[in-house]
Amino acid sequence: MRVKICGITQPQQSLAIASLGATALGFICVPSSPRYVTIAQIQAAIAPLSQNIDKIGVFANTTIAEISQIVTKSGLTGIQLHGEETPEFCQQLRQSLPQVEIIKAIRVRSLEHLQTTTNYTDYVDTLLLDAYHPQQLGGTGQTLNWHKLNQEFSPSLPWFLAGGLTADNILTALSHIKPSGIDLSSGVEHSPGNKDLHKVALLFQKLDTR
Ligand SMILES: O=C(O)c1ccccc1NCC(=O)[C@H](O)[C@H](O)COP(=O)(O)O
Repeated sequence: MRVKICGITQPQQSLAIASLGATALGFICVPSSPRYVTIAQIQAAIAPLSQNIDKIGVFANTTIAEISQIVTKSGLTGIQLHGEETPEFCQQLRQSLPQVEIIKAIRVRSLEHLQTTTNYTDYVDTLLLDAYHPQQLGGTGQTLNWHKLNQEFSPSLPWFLAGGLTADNILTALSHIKPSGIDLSSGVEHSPGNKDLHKVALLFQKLDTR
């Protein structure tokens, strides 16, 4: 199972988190976020990582030109779209950056809203389900209803479960639902952008006991 730790801001924490077992690290490229990082910060965080770690830039409601510039300059291997990007936008992005993994995040307002994921199937590689919050785009710490999700969601693409996951609740979440990957941010940090390596280690200990 893929494990993505998102919202890394400190270069020295990226290698430590990868060494603990993360398969992907996420870097927030949304300027309004307290976890926002510049191209130079991403370059510094990525430099010590091995090639097999996925380096995902998180974007929201920006342009293809902006995404392309940041991805190319920083060395990111994947893009997570966390805003209101349409399937047509994803299709154009794929044409611009064909070698880069595209992950479309859906902030789930209601179970009916899950239907929209089918519109993206032909244009993205991976889906990510996150909890909806009216004021915040991501990193909210809010959880989804895993039991109901399991009953309603059976996508044809690989997908990440996100939203309020922690070392304390991860085994409960995975007892209800079997995503291809999990994505954590605020549940493994001291404060926005400052990851708590103890909580990250605890997460991997829990995952090892499955
Ligand atoms: O984390 C942010 O600050 C953020 C800002 C704007 C768009 C997306 C953002 N985060 C996206 C993520 O991938 C988080 O990992 C995801 O929302 C889960 O967060 P959490 O509930 O804190 O685990």
